[in-house]
Amino acid sequence: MARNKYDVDEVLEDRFDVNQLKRLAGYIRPYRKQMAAVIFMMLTSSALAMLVPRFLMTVMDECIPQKDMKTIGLYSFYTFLIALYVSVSLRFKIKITNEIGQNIIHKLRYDIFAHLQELPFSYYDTRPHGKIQVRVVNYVNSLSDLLSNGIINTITDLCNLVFILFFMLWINVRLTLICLCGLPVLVLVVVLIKKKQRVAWQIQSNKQSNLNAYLAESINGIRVTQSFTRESRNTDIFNQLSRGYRESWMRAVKFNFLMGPSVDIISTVTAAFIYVLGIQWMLGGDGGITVGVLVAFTAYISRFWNPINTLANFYNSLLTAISYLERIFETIDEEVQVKDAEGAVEMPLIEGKIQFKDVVFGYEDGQIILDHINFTASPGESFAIVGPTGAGKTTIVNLISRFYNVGSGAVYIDDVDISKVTIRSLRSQMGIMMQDSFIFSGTIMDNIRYGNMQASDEDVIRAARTVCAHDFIMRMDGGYQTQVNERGSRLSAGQRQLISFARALLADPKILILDEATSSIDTETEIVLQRGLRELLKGRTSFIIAHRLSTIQNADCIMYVDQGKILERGTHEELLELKGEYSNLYLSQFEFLKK
Ligand SMILES: Nc1ncnc2c1ncn2[C@@H]1O[C@H](COP(=O)(O)OP(=O)(O)OP(=O)(O)O)[C@@H](O)[C@H]1O
Repeated sequence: MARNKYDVDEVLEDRFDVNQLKRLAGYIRPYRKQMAAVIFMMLTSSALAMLVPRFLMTVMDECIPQKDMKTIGLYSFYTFLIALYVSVSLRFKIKITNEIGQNIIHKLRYDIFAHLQELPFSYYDTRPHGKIQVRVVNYVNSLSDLLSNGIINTITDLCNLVFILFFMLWINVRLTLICLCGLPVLVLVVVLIKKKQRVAWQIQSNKQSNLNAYLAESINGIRVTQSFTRESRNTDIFNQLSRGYRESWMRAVKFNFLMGPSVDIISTVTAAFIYVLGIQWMLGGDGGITVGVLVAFTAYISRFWNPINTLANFYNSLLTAISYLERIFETIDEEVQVKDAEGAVEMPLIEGKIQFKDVVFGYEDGQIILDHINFTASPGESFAIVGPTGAGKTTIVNLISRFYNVGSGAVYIDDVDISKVTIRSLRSQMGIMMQDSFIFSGTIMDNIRYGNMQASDEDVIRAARTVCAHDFIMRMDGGYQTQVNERGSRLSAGQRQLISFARALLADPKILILDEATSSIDTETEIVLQRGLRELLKGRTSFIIAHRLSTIQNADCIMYVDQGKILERGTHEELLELKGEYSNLYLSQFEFLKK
């Protein structure tokens, strides 16, 4: 998949279709009873409210001429009861719609997040993380109102329309037909702007996504920005993106704004026609039209156009929401490329034999990063992988944990093809320490326990002692309970590495992967750590990637990798004797240290 960036609009892979709306209905279905209750209350309240103009008509045409105060009083009391019922229903509706809306977006957000947890590294490799966040937070939020209020209002308004039409026809058929003449004009407006409006909202959602992507990138990179005094340049870029967002928003709402005034104009024109023709017909002695009829009818006209206005607004919100829904469902539908194969079995208890058989791999189609890799590590052996930057060392260990699927060939653990076992059973038996020693917000204890949620405090402390982290942790104010921020900004790079190291150990794994585990640790600590490490690696198969060759000299096998190929392999002594790439590298580091 092509890589995306903050200034590149994302292209929708699947167009939105009506089935997506059906799918959305699935989220609404659990609340159908509450919705039905709200709709019932809203309908009864609007049906009752519809009687008020009718009361008015009777009062004007009959009670006032007959000075019938008793009936007037009775109608006033009915009107009060109706107003009371209307306000109670409205209160009920607000409460329930908010609850429903929040429940639905909670479920949607949960589904996206749960799916994001499953998506492979390759998904995150190809897009800015800010563009993922915007889907989970902003887009889902924007749907809340549509999913609760919007749907209930639409159903009640559609029913209201039927009621109103019934009352209007009941009062006067001719005046009703005049009123209906405005509808085709409105339909024409909708048809004319629909496509442009939809595209405009899609563009707006892209611009919002771009802005978010840049914001997330800027926050993550703030230290580099300030080191290179790029603040004003970054502000310019942000300003440009923000302006793009503002313009796209203004363009999109311009179409929305066309709807409200169109409805107003059409309703005013039809009302004017009704007054002019109604009064003419009344003065001309048309028996069916009285002052009371005209007063009641004009009250119904405004009520007739109100729901149409709300429906037009719902239509606007729907088009806006569709542009968000497309993205939300696209994320939920994103294929989990690294997943359990059909009929995948649990990985038996690992002994530790690892075999690469003719493995070819590239991160992108047509790219070759690992070129026919073959090797076997016996249980308990320590394997070091060395080589220049970008040679493919991390890629090899990524394939052992099946973070990516191999292009061709296969990776076997204990003679089991790892693509045939469940990912969970595979990874839970490995201890992986990546180059990026990520620290989560929480206590140091929590961060180490991330490697094994069942571990006791004592286990955590033991792991920390093993990697020489205990002393520095105890020197901190809160010891193991010290709160650290996301990314571990209170910790030095070496301290972060030690915590990640302890985390990787905690699972007591049969396979241990250490990718540049000690690159930021001072030499003194490293020497102590190395001594402990020898003990620690006993009985485990380990893969150690290191640029500092002093750290891997004792490995059972050292593989020198370059351009995706294993160029040399053997013990430290064997490789030195070979006088090849490894020996050159070792000697150059040795010379460098001597200088
Ligand atoms: N996520 C990715 N998407 C695309 N290409 C990648 C990705 N990760 C690494 N590469 C490419 O794969 C090649 C091997 O990368 P790898 O991280 O395995 O190198 P390495 O030997 O571990 O390097 P280093 O010593 O710098 O950590 C590099 O050329 C790199 O550009």
